[in-house]
Amino acid sequence: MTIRWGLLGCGDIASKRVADAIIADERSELVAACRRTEHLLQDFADRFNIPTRLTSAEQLFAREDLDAIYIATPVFRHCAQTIAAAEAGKHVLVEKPMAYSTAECQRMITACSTAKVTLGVAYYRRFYPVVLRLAELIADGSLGRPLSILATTGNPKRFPTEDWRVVKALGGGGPLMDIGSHRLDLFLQLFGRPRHVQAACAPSPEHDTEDMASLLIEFENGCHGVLQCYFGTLDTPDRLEVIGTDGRATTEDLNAGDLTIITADGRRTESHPPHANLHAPLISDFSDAIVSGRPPIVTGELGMATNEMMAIAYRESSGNRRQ
Ligand SMILES: NC(=O)C1=CN([C@@H]2O[C@H](COP(=O)(O)OP(=O)(O)OC[C@H]3O[C@@H](n4cnc5c(N)ncnc54)[C@H](OP(=O)(O)O)[C@@H]3O)[C@@H](O)[C@H]2O)C=CC1
Ligand SMILES: O=C1CO[C@H](CO)[C@@H](O)[C@@H]1O
Repeated sequence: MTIRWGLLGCGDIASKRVADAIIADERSELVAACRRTEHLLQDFADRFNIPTRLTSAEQLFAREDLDAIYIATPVFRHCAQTIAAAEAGKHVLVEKPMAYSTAECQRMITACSTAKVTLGVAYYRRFYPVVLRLAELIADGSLGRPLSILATTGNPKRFPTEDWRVVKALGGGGPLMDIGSHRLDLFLQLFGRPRHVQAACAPSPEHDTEDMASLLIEFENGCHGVLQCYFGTLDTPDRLEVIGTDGRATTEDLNAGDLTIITADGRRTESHPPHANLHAPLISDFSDAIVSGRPPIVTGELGMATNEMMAIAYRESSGNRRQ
């Protein structure tokens, strides 16, 4: 069976990675592209040789020659578009963060379950070999009893005021929603469900979102997670570290995949680079999930769990200030 995809949103991530990943996937075919701006749609579709070109999402959902829709639009569009695609009988792989709010996530899950279609969320870092190696080190006891997971990340870009990523009504928040969400998804993957979330989010002087967020999470397994994320910093490491009673494992650059492991046996460095197209394993997993009738690795429920942590963080940080 071949999964016939329609791509909704043909902006930055669609052109950098998603279209190529769908085209390269052995079970997939990229049949249709959709965005509202006609000349940019034609440029995109020419570049990737996509036969069907539409400027209306409704027309895309109505196509009978499509099995799945990849939603790569700004966050505030994810919920309504996922629900409409599901109601039209299409499987949905939606970009991260899953939606604007946890209530929206729940509506998306319900719509997909009612329509009996598969819902996945594009947290592609779950598939990184370095993250899977961290999971293995935790599971096989190499680090002793796991205690904490620490992540620091940032996007150096200073986004212009009109960019949807720094407009709360469009992106839902700043660096926490945009890049912190990826790391929170890894926290869920490695340490499981959270029990308690505390946070401080620093309001940006230029935008109506935060430009720095710090979260302290206690997990149900008793471990701690610490996340710091930033927009507009010159040199923020993309660091992920797991500390246990008998060792620690650290990657100083998550996208590069070098992992330093320190245990009683000494210190060693391993190399676990990601796939050349970071979205490729995600597309492959989702296509396989549809074909074999199993859930994808990153389900709607997991996407919602990340949104829940972010919602608590925003609530906490506005409620815990001294006046
Ligand atoms: N950029 C990246 O590196 C990554 C982005 N993502 C995620 O992918 C999603 C899309 O991000 P990105 O590709 O960067 O976004 P862009 O702003 O580059 O592209 C957005 C796309 O959505 C369409 N669109 C539809 N409605 C709107 C609207 N109301 N406002 C603006 N655009 C609209 C745009 O086309 P048109 O206006 O013509 O309809 C455009 O094709 C987000 O969820 C993001 O978090 C994920 C991983 C990486
Ligand atoms: O992984 C990513 C890289 O940076 C982008 C812009 O901040 C994010 O949206 C994206 O999720």
